Amino acid sequence: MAAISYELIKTCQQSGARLGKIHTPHGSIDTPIFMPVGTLATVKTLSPNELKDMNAQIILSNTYHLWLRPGEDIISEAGGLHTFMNWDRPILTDSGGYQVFSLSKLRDIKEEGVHFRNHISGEKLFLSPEKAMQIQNALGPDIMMAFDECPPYPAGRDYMKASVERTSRWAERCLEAHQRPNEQALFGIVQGGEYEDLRKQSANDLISLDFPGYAVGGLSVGEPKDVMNRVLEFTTPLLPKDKPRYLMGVGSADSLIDGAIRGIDMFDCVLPTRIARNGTCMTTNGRLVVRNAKYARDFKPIDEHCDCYACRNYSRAYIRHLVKCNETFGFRLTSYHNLHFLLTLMQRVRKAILEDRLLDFREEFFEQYGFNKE
Ligand SMILES: Nc1cc(CSc2ncc[nH]2)c2nc(N)[nH]c(=O)c2c1
Ligand SMILES: [Zn+2]
Repeated sequence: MAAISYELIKTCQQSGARLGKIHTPHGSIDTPIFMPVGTLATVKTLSPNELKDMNAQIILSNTYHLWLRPGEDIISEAGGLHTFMNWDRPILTDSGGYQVFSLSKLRDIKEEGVHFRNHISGEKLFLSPEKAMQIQNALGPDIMMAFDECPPYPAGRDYMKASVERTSRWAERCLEAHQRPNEQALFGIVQGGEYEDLRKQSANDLISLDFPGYAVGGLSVGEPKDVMNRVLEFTTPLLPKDKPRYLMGVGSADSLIDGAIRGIDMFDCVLPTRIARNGTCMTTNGRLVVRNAKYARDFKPIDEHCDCYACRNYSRAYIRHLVKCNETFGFRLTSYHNLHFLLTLMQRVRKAILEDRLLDFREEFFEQYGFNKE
C-alpha cells in the first residue's frame, strides 16, 4: 500500500483545473489546497487549534532549518514532527536544497551534493540526496521532497541542462535512500527553468521513476508572472493526471487562481505570514497596510467580507495600534486573517471548479481585488 493516494473527483470544463482529494496516513486533503508554512515546526504566532479553526488541512516544515535547529535526532526521539509540534494532520517537508541555495551565499555544488556554510553559525556543512532523505525519514512527514537544485533566475540554457540532469540523478538516489515508502510519499521536483525542452526532459526523467506525486520547482524565483504561467501551461500537462501536482513557493492570490486554472493541486508560500508580521493584510479589495495613519480611527474590520476571528472581533484601529506598538497579539491577528484569507480563497476555487465556473470566478475576484488595474 503506498503512503498516499490521489482521488480525482472532477475536472473543470472551463480550464485545466481539477477537484481532488489526497489521502494520507494523517488524513485527507481537499485540492486545490494552500499549505501554510511552519518553517521551524510552528506556523509563526499561531497554534495548531487556530490552524484547525481555519480549516488548514496540511502544513509545511523545513528539512534544512530543522536539521540545524533543533536537529532531526531530537525530533525523532520525540516521536517525529507530528508529536513534537502537536499537529495530527498531514505534514510536508521540503528537502533543503532550495534553502541552501537561497540562504547560503558560499556554496559549492558537486555531483555528490552541496557544500555550504551554516547561515547561522558559519560552520561548513554538506547536504546530499542521501542526507536529505535521512533527515526527512527522521522527521516523519507524510510527504517528503526529493533533493533538487533550484537554479537562480535567469539561468543560461547550458547551466540549466546540466542542472536538470543532475537533479534527475539526485532524484534516483533519493528513491534508493527512501526507507519507508509505505509511510512517507516522496515527490519528484521538475526543473528546467523556462526552457520547454528541458522541462520535458526533467518531467520524463522523473515520471520514469514513478513518484506518487510531482512538484513544479524552479518557479516563483523572481520571474515575471506571465513567464510562470507560460511554463505551467507546457509543464503540468506533461505530468500524470492521476497524481498530485505541487507548485512550490507560490503564492499570492492571483498566482493561486492562475496555477489552479493550469492544473496545479497544491501550493505553499511564506508570504501570508511573512507580510502579516510587518502589518500588511490581504483583503478582498487588495492589500491593506494596517499600520498606515489613515487607519488610526478606522473602526471597520480588516476585511468587511471576512468572517475570521480577527475580523469578527477587532478593528483596523486596534490592530494598527498593536502593530505600531510591536505587540505580538497584533501579528497573531494579521497572520490569522491572512492565512484564513488564502484558505478561504482556495475553498471558493474548489467550489468554482465544482460549478464549472473557475474562469468566471477569476474575473470576479480579479476585478474586486484590483488585479486588472495592475
Ligand atoms: N520557489 C521555490 C520554493 C521552494 C521552497 S518551497 C518551501 N519550502 C519550505 C516552505 N516552502 C522550492 N523548493 C525546492 N526544493 N525546489 C524548488 O525549486 C523550489 C522553488
Ligand atoms: Zn479576516
